[in-house]
Amino acid sequence: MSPKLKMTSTDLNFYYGDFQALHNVNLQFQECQVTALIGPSGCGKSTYLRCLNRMNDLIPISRVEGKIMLDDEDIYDPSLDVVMLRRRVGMVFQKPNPFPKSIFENTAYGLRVNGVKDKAFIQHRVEESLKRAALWEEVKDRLDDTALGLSGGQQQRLCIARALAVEPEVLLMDEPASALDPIATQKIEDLIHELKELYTIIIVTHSMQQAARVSDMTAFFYMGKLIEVGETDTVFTRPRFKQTEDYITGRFG
Ligand SMILES: Nc1ncnc2c1ncn2[C@@H]1O[C@H](COP(=O)(O)OP(=O)(O)OP(=O)(O)O)[C@@H](O)[C@H]1O
Repeated sequence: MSPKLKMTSTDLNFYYGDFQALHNVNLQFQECQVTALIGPSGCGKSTYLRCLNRMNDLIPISRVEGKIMLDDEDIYDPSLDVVMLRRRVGMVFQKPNPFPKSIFENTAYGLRVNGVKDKAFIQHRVEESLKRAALWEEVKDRLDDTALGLSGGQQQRLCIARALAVEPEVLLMDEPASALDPIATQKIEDLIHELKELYTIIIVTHSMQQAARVSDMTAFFYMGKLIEVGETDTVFTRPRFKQTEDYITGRFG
């Protein structure tokens, strides 16, 4: 069976006021694959990632042209429910950002916001999400403790559990391990391996080693343009363009 396309961007341009941050980006994401977005600082990786769940809508001067499809839905269609979109396309940020609430309430947050009231259901979903985020064993006896007492790595896995609790289909990760030590980073990378069975994952990373370890596909951005995309092994061993080669061999960026 050929893999199914989960998201696609077609001729995507993005502007912050007069500044064009993305130029004509055409990119496709297959279901249950991990795609790494790499490139030097300021090349538009995070901007692109935020287009995928309309997080940039929150920036008043911003403007989007082109099309992004999630399955067969145009996510910029004016009739689209953005809250529903962000439920389907979840996001984990660079710095763990748990709320000053208990571990349980952090995990249940998205369900409560979505109006879920059934206590047994919430309980079940919290446990399942914490298990999927590989955190359950560490927190199961202290679910009512504040999330702020967890280590940075645990907080990030809690943020992943929070994102998973609303059953997303796509998970966007913006440098999810850059604030973590090597052991916590390894745990996040192991987790990404497990999660891709169930979710389509798109990850921005500055670490080439991380991209090589976790992703199936790699997309290289430079100055707001997608330079090349392909299977991770190929991009790292036989890049088609000199800019990609210069970047992955550390000649710039
Ligand atoms: N809110 C904003 N307003 C105006 N310009 C912005 C805004 N956010 C980003 N930019 C600009 O858009 C360009 C792309 O930024 P973006 O953060 O997407 O790049 P990046 O590749 O993710 O960088 P980094 O790796 O450093 O996080 C940069 O020139 C940046 O200065």
